[in-house]
Amino acid sequence: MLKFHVLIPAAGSGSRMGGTLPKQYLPLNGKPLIHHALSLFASASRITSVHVVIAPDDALWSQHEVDHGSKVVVHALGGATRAATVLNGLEAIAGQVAEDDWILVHDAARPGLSMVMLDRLLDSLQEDAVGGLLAIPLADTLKRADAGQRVAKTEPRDGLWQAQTPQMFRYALLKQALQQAGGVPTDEAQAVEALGFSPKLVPGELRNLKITYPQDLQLAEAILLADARSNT
Ligand SMILES: Nc1ccn([C@@H]2O[C@H](COP(=O)(O)OP(=O)(O)OP(=O)(O)O)[C@@H](O)[C@H]2O)c(=O)n1
Ligand SMILES: C[C@](O)(CO)[C@H](O)COP(=O)(O)O
Repeated sequence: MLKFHVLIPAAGSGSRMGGTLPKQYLPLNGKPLIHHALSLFASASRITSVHVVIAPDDALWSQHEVDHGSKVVVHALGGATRAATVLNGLEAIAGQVAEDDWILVHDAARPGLSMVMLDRLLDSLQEDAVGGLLAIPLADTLKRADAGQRVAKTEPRDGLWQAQTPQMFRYALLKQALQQAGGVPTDEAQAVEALGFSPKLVPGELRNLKITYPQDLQLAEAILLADARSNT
């Protein structure tokens, strides 16, 4: 039977966010950032298990823990890069998942994923030979800067998309891709592309933004509040 598992890399330090608290634990509309995506996956009936990979020296998870049920498992095996964290997580679940089970890798720092987007991703890819990712077509005109932060060139934006997560690949392919990845791929698709495959782009939404800088947190707060109001 087709099974879907989620792996959430959550071992980053949030250096671009600043401050002392790693961003996955920053409060967002009454709960730590990471718990927004976790709640969604824990409540999604199509998801079999959810694996959170935190840093080996993370002393904050237990202070912020929320019971999401037995589907959620925590591994204190984070690595020096996002790719290393994901690979460590995959190796930790070897034997617990089938080689052709689907793995959805989702950033702890993307709290705006919705059930609609998750279902769209699963429906679009569950029969796919390769897998793929949520992404949005580039909406703005693209400028390349010179060293003095002046425009060197306007780049054509045709065919350009911004990668989001979840990124969804079969367990064996994803593990092989990350084991063989040269350099440090910043997403799973890049590692799979290096093996010669073409992951499918599935339309995401702006609300699935990644919290990278402080202003992103304000935007996410506004989006989630508007959501909560429209649901009351
Ligand atoms: N060594 C790392 C680095 C990042 N991540 C995770 O990868 C996701 C996306 O990465 P990013 O936004 O770059 O997070 P940080 O590395 O925390 O941020 P920064 O690059 O600003 O330090 C986050 O869920 C982050 O926790 C991880 O698990 N292990
Ligand atoms: C995986 C990702 O979220 C896709 O946009 C992104 O590449 C990770 O961000 P990072 O800042 O490069 O870690």
